[in-house]
Amino acid sequence: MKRGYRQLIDEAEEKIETLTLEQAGALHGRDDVVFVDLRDRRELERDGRIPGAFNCPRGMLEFWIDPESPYHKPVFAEGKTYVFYCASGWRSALATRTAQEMGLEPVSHISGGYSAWKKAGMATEAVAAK
Ligand SMILES: O=S(=O)([O-])[S-]
Repeated sequence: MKRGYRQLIDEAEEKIETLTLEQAGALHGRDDVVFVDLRDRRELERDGRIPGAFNCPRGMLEFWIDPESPYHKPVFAEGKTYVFYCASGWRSALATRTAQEMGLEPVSHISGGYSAWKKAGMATEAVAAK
């Protein structure tokens, strides 16, 4: 490997904002903040999600953010604050860096991801199978 996953994550983390659970919890529920769940649909159905989070599978990220893309999702053009999370904070570190490079801002991610959020007893909701 020229640059392995760990190096990519470390490099991303130097350039992005990482929220503690407390900081993320304080942002949750605000009208001007969108929580973006980067996990796959089956992970949401199995484990639930942060209430109200918008599901953007990481594989679609660039295509859903870019207004020029045929797959663009308007949620990314609302001028809000974006809080990304995944299961443990790895995918979200890379995704936050990419979103930042694309010009989405402000954007940050949650340290430890959904597993830390859930373990801390913070609010979750079930996601029904489609
Ligand atoms: O969701 S993850 O941090 O395990 S890649």
